[in-house]
Amino acid sequence: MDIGVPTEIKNHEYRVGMTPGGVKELVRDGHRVMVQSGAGAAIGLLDEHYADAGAELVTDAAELFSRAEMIVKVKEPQAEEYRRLGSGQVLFTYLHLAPDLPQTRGLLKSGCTAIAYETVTDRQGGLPLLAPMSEVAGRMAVQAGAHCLEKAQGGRGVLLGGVPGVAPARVLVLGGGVVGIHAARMALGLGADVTLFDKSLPRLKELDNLYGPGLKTLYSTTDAIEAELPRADLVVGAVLIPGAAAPKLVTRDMLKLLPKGAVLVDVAIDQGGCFETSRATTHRQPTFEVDGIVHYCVANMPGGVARTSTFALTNATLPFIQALANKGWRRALQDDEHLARGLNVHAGKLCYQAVAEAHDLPYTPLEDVLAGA
Ligand SMILES: NC(=O)C1=CN([C@@H]2O[C@H](COP(=O)(O)OP(=O)(O)OC[C@H]3O[C@@H](n4cnc5c(N)ncnc54)[C@H](O)[C@@H]3O)[C@@H](O)[C@H]2O)C=CC1
Ligand SMILES: CC(=O)C(=O)O
Ligand SMILES: [Mg+2]
Repeated sequence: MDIGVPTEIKNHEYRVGMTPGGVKELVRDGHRVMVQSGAGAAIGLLDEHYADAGAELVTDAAELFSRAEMIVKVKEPQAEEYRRLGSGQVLFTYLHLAPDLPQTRGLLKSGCTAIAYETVTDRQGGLPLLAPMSEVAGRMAVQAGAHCLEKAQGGRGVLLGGVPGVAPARVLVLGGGVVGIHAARMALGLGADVTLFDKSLPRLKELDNLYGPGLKTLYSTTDAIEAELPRADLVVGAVLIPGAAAPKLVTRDMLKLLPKGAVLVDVAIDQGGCFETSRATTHRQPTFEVDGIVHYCVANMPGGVARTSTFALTNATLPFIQALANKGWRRALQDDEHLARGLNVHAGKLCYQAVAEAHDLPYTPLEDVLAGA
């Protein structure tokens, strides 16, 4: 198969969809891998590393898109990218379609087969291609939040861990999945006072067993969140209903419960955000303020630590890329129900129910698509 790895074009996005090591594996399997020149230059993955691994370097994105049977990326395609996709082509990347009608329409119109990293599942009920980036984003959320709490950033001037004789900051983590627990671990490590909310009692029990009394856990209801907001310095939004738009757990009205200069880090922003006042921001301008509350809503947080993230992501994606390349997308999905859950769009049809519901568009069951000739 001819596989294309373009340079990411989203603002301050320096990750690459494949490392030279990944290229080598695919070339060894008999595939041709085209990498756009300079795709990894910003993180020390140079053209010569890709060439040594057996890649063909292609200068022009338009040429790479037109020649590749499968495009492997990191971020959701931007408008100029989905306009380049065509019928019969496979796209394997993060999509986050539920909050993004223009991209959804663009992919439907293209006729391509779009498989989303974030909806591929595993046997344990996890999301193995979201997890590595969620680990990164969860850890970064606390770094970012600590920075935003500084006065010069608009924060209330609180040090997360406090000092002897001064109480630490209070951190609320909404959602105790991968992002949530990595955020909680970082915040606990820095000495903050951490309370984590989840709707899943088994998950709260598991975290309580793992972390003991150091981590306070609360069942997530509006009442419970409202009761904690008045004493919160930093709130990390880390909820997910897979494939669906994030539930709004903190409304604009609830902002007045927070102390002025408190910080909201909405990691769930790529699914629309779990604070009503969130809107996606970029690494160039990561924050904005609403009613005296600092909001950090960067939709591609792992792009900020692109080198770590590229290796973490491609460690997880490579076996799936190999399956798609070696078997073709339909066989690969027929053979692996977990990879099949990644299918969001095929030949103008939406095959992921939560996305169809989010946009009130017709839904075609996955089984119907996979059964096709
Ligand atoms: N902004 C960024 O750069 C990045 C964003 N993300 C996003 O972070 C979000 C979280 O991802 P993961 O932790 O991997 O998901 P996950 O599935 O591991 O965890 C989500 C947790 O939210 C809980 N939850 C659902 N509804 C809830 C509610 N109403 N109240 C409290 N908890 C609730 C679930 O029970 C689950 O434990 C996703 O939207 C993901 O796309 C992930 C990586 C990077
Ligand atoms: C998960 C995601 O959207 C990211 O890593 O950018
Ligand atoms: Mg997860």
